[in-house]
Amino acid sequence: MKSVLCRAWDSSMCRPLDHIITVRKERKINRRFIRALTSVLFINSHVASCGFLHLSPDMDPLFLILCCLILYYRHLQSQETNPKWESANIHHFHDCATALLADAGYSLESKEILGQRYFATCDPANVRHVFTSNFNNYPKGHEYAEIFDVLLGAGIMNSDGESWRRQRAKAQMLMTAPRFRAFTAQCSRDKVEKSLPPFLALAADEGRPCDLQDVFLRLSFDLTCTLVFGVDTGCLHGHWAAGGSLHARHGRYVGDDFPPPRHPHGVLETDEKAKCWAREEDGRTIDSFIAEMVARARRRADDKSNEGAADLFSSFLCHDNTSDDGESTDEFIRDTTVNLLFAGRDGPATGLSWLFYLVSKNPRVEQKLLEELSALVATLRDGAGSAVDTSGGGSMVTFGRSEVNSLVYLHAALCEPLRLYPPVPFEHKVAAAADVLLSGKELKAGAKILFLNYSMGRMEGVWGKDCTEFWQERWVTKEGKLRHEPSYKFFSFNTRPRTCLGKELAFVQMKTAAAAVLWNFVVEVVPGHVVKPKLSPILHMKNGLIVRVHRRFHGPQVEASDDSPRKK
Ligand code: HEM
Repeated sequence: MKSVLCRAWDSSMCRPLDHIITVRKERKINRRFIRALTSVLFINSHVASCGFLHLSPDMDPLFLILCCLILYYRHLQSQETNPKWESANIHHFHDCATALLADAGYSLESKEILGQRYFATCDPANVRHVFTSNFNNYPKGHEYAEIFDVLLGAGIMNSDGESWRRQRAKAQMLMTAPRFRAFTAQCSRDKVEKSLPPFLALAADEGRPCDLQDVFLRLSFDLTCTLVFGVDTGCLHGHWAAGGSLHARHGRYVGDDFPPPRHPHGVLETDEKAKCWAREEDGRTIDSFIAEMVARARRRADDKSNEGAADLFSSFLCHDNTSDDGESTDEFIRDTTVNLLFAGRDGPATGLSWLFYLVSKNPRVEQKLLEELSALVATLRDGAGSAVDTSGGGSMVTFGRSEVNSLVYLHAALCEPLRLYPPVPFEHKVAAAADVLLSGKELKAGAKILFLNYSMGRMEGVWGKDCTEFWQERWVTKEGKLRHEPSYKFFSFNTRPRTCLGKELAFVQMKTAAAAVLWNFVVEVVPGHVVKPKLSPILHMKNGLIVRVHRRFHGPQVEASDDSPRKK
């Protein structure tokens, strides 16, 4: 089940964009001639080739006709030579859009992106206006809701207005409770300690490459399921029986197929791998998984001995599990929990994957992070902390929340991949009523706006001349403290009032995992492996992150302090 579930989850997340692209292609064929002619009205030479077009008002009619003919001829030519022009270029979408936006001063009227006309912008002033100052005028819109309905239903990520407000208030209350915060810190530490170093140690000892992105996705999925349902799904195991074969237990090793999927709780007892890989099965795979998790959590809630459970679903049941119309429905609960799983799994795993890719290309950064960890480990050696040894054929060190909270450079280093490769690379809004943006752009009611977060992280005017460099120092003040950047500029977690509810949790989780990997392993991207972003609602790596890991040796082993709760 583990592999099937992860695959189903990934596949479902790609579906919305696949759907849009398909519709886009169909429309293109039907309207080939009309569009070839009308597009000339929007000619602007330096942007035309990539789909962002400007209106040029003073054209001579004869010139216009000539342009029509040339364009139509070239259009037909391109159809013949490369009928899949759009689907081929769509994978360069982010970089192409970034270059065009930089050229155009942060905002562009687009001809069509993924089948829709948009006002595309990466201007922080526009973000601030739309997402904060005039928030009520800019819902996500019903088209967005329809596209993502497949997976997210009517959950918090896919709702607007009163429905969103109510869900947000409830989720915020549960997620900011001190008991839940303590629970997340404990779970992050436990899960990382039990799963991550043992898994990577075995990969190192067997000398086999592994897909680090997949490892982080599994880790994050297990952790999020624990936080949401109180159940560790075990997608990334930490228990290695002697002689256990790595690839027999875990999928996604280079050259290996997924192992026969098995569900640890008997929910999806199936070896029907091929069947589940078909897309129509994915939704059902996820639905039956959620149904089982909900049923288990309900049984536990009925069990009085489980009153202290701190996971979100147990807390949710203790409060109020009613939908907007006051009814408690399975569908509403399904949507709520899927949204939390979606929000919780992909962000941290994506952030971690890009961090290790960027660190592998920047030895200077790695050195700096190791120095910071080394100083921390030295304080633990003096008995001031609680980092401890983990098992698995050699002593390793993992770090808890209080330790990782002191790691300023690690926090700063994590902000860099979140800026350069934001897990949510674009946001979408619709103007409910006509409005004027701070950049001066007049919007009609119904206008669609695309906020290109990926591009914003790469604008010189926003982040300086070194905007495309990994420069974690930009996040650190002269006093060695973390520098605050306004969220309409560092937009990776969205901004008020719809800012990410899991930001703090995500940093604890990412820092706990990153510190454990950095301190205990040398990570080397396999030479020749091509890393590039995937065009999907989440900025995964298209080909994964195939790495070799080696145990890192630091000289004398660190002793755990006497009061350490983990000393073995
Ligand atoms: C690096 C990690 C993360 C990043 C970059 C991130 C980013 C975001 C972004 C951009 C949004 C706005 C999405 C939209 O409205 O279109 C969002 C919303 C949200 N995130 Fe996160 N997130 C991360 C981790 C988490 C985690 C671990 C959780 C916890 C389960 C979480 C919970 C939520 C929730 C509940 C929302 C909905 C907020 C609302 O619509 O009012 N996030 N996140």
